[in-house]
Amino acid sequence: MESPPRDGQVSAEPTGSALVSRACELSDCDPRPFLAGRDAPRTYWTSPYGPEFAGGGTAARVTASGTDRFEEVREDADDLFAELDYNGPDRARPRLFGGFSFHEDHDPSPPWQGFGAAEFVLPRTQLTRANGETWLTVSDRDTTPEAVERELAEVRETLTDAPEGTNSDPPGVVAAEPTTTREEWAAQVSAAVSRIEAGDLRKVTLAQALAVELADEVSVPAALARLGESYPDCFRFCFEPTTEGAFFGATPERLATLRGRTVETDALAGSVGRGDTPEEDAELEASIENSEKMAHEHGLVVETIRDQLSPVSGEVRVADRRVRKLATIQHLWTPIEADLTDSDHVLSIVEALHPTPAVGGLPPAKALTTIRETETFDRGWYAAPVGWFDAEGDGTFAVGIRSAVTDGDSATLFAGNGIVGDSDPDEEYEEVQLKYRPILDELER
Ligand SMILES: C=C(O[C@@H]1C=C(C(=O)O)C=C[C@H]1O)C(=O)O
Repeated sequence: MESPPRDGQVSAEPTGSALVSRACELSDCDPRPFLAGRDAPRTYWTSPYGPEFAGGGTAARVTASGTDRFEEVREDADDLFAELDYNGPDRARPRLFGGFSFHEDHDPSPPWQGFGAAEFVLPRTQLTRANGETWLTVSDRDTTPEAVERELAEVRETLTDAPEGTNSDPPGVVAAEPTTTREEWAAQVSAAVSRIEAGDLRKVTLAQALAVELADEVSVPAALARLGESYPDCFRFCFEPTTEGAFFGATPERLATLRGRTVETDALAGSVGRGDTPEEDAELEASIENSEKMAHEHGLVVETIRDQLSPVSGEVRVADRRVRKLATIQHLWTPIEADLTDSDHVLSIVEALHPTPAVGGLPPAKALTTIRETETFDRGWYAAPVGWFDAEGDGTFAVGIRSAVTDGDSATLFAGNGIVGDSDPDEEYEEVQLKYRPILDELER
């Protein structure tokens, strides 16, 4: 569970509030027909052990760009939540859902049309499923509680008549065009390795994109439901700011959860495939556990996260390194926790941690310049923070990897790998292909 139940309400003002939210319990509601019945912006989020959220429409939108984007979102959200009139249970409280682009100077152009440098939506209707309960929350601005209560009752009625036939199969892939050939990749990796050997860089994560043409229109809610079966331990998300595009994925990597003063994050770096037999799988597992190169690559991520959290927390608890097994890949993984010395907002933690060297590199500024100069596609929101936060500043963000952006008929998939001094271009190429698998498998028939 991301947030333990709390007794208090977020805030309650009698009437005339700028933002009014009301909630009611439902017997149950599948997020697929719920989302099919909503207009963009639409949003979906679930962490491995819940809660699960689906949202449609806009009660409020918070956007920002440039170097102060994290702070600007936080300030605008604080103003918005300061006016909140909500009298429902804590678990159904309204939240802002969204994310950020990887680079701060992001310019939304295809396939990223509609995706700003920071983009959050407080849904007009929010479905929350947690602990066996399902709640519907309706929010609106500059209105009365009576009007919101009426709308809540109306929406609830339509949900009992949820559209049928929303179960859809994978769309099928008719063509796939990589941005980077094997030869180009080898040249890119070799150039990065030379910079690392020259002492200019310590690590950089280079990525590729794969543009796929689909045979049929993809149903993202259906793809996310299938991903839940094959990747139950991952955060699954979809953010669709306009009808022009949806960014979705199933990521194993938590960027930050803030609950009260406790921060949870992950160092996840170092990858190998899964074996076809238990013996082969154990051999592969041993190969990453015993690899000096992977220990170095992973250690840089752990050390950087520790350094980033130390100034704001009393103690940083670094768990033992272990192997995290997913359906198609296994990773070196170190869960990390810290207790903040002062109360803070999850966005401040997100700002401090993004990008971790697992998706950026070290030193950060040089790695980002290398990424910009090397990659021939736009990362957009790939490998960037996606998630939600609430009026208290609590929330969860994941790293938007194992992901794709789609306009329905086509999709662009993204995958990358950390490069260090002894990286071999061919091995790194194979590892990157593994990281397309979660999404590609859901698109292929
Ligand atoms: C960059 C990606 O994955 C990241 C890089 C990893 C690596 O270099 O081994 C492992 C997990 C992620 O932190 C991706 O999936 O696209």
